[in-house]
Amino acid sequence: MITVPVNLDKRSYSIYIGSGILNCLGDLIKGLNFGKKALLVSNPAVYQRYGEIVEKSLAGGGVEVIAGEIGDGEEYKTLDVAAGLYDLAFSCGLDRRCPVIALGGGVVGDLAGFIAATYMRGVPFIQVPTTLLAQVDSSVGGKVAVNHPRGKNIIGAFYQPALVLADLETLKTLPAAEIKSGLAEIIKYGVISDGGFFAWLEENLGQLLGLRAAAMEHAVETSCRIKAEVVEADETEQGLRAVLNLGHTVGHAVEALTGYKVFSHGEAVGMGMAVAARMALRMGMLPEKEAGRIISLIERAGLPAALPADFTPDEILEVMRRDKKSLEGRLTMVLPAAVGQVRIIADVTGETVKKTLETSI
Ligand SMILES: O=C(O)C(=O)C[C@@H](O)[C@H](O)[C@H](O)COP(=O)(O)O
Ligand SMILES: [Zn+2]
Repeated sequence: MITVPVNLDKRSYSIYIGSGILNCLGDLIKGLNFGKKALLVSNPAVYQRYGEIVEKSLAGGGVEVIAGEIGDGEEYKTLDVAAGLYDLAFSCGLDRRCPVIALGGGVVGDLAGFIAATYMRGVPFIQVPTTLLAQVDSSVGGKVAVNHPRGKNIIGAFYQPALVLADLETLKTLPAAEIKSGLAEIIKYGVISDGGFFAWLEENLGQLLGLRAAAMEHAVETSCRIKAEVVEADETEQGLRAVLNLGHTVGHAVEALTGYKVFSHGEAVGMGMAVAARMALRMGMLPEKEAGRIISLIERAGLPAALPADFTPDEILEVMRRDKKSLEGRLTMVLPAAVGQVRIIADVTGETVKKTLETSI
């Protein structure tokens, strides 16, 4: 089992990465002095596959599971669904020391984390991510949230888990689309801070698409290390952490415009990163060859690099302006300056965005 530390003073924790380690959860929890009941948030498919092994392991650690199942999909990441889980936790007598455990992908993790952050003003939180995207990105760093009808992750908090347990075995049963979605965030890490890792991805993409264990382990570990480093430097996104949002300004706009139903998060981020590369090229910030490498890797991963033709640049721009990174109406974009280096540009003009969007459809 590999351990990646996330050093945040009193909120420090470990990310455990390995194959067949789901049954270690009970032992890991033993040392944490939590309550004897846990709210296990999951969706029916994941619960059916892994619920028993997790419950058994927790029982071994002296913890009784209260199962809180939610529907599968971004549309369930809402205050209404959270309200149902608060009721369940309260009626089952969960107190302040009882953990909320997220078993599943990004939606489950974000929602469960939001409940952990708010139930009784905060209870312990454990992430057990079972998708590639959740293992490399959403389970790490403490961004928890529910969606508002007008925007993704609008209601949320920074609330760190007490531990993250990523079992690589769970990736083997994922549909190919889920793997591609996670690859978008993995490619993001190469672009934002590690040219060597990006070159490794160019070489080893086939291995990752073929779910080869050693390659997958390297990709998950490296992604977690890069994310941990950024989060340690700027936990609450006062500045630097925004680099993790590369591709998300356009990505979130596309997700919102299509009602979160047409594209996966990774597909939307793939499009967003391709737009960011084209924009940086247009602004003279990024050499053509580097932009080509970024767009080509996105496409080779099976992700779309072009925007859907259903929306005009003006429509996309309007939604982009509501992005959380925008301050006083000024659009902030994360743009690559090289493979392995990004810059946060605080005042991108609408004209530049529109021109880039026109060439991205
Ligand atoms: O952890 C972060 O910081 C990120 O930006 C990671 C993103 O990949 C992730 O999708 C995140 O949830 C987006 O956050 P938001 O603040 O743009 O809603
Ligand atoms: Zn993301």
